[in-house]
Amino acid sequence: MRVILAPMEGVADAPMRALLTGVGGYDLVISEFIRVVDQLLPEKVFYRLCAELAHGSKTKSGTPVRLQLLGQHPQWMAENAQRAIELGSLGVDLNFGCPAPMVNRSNGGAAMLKEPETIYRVVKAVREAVPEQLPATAKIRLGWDDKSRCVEIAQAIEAAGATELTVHARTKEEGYRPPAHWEYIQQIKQAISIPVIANGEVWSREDYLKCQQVSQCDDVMIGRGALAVPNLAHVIKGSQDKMPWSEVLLLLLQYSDYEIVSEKEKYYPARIKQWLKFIAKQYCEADDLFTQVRVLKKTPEILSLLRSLA
Ligand SMILES: Cc1cc2nc3c(=O)[nH]c(=O)nc-3n(C[C@H](O)[C@H](O)[C@H](O)COP(=O)(O)O)c2cc1C
Repeated sequence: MRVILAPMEGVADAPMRALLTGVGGYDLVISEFIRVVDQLLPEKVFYRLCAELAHGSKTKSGTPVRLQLLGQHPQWMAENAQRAIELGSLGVDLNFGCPAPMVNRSNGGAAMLKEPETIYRVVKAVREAVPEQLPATAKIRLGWDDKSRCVEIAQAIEAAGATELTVHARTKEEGYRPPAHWEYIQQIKQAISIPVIANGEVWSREDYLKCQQVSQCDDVMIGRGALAVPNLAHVIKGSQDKMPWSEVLLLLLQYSDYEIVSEKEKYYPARIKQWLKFIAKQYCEADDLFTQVRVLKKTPEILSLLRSLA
């Protein structure tokens, strides 16, 4: 089995990816998406959203990172995929599930689920641009507002030559509302022969085992659960119990090492508040801490509070 850290724009950025893969258990990470519209993007955009490119496309602890692109124009997607590879990305992942209205209005992300033919053309163009030995992969939701074409979409992606497919088991309209419909992943898995990775609502080992049974997939991608329980990859693999709160506190402190003062002065205070909201889903102590931290604006104030608790 593989546990893959999900792409999460604005949340799982390079510092968070470094921290979580440092805790361990991950086999692969997908970067936040890079939006491709109608140009070959400058190299600095690639490095900004996937800083690991400068380090062999691996996090500090050595976990491989695959860069994700989002866009609907085959030619521009292919050119940007080629640039990603030239900069050292270990393959390219394609996002066909983003629900952001801005992206959907210009027919990108989840809007493409209405047009399996366009998905086919994008995957094919990118597959041809990425050297054969490197993966060209895709990530989908089950559809825009109904699930009736999910198998057709998956078959189009396979026919276009994708190496593997991750399925977030909900439609765009279902957003992030539980439950995830893992049974549709099984239908997809039966209909195609490339590896399928299950995604959606896995917060514990019990969830994973249920998802595995229903979807028939061993490989899983975890997103919000990975933020809520920092060692969830190990928990899912059965090698560790859920991390105690005292260790979570130490990680919150350690995260300050990644403060990027020059470019993002408020990086740590903003991110720690955001992260605490996810952690609060699994640790009630995080709720109390958030109440105390939310009024603090400066990194040293937050750190001294955390040190007093740790
Ligand atoms: C804040 C946030 C940002 C996300 N950004 C991306 C993204 O950049 N690319 C993508 O393919 N999916 C993105 N997703 C979707 C996740 O990768 C994942 O499919 C979804 O959260 C379901 O998995 P989970 O239930 O384990 O969280 C995002 C999700 C969240 C919550």
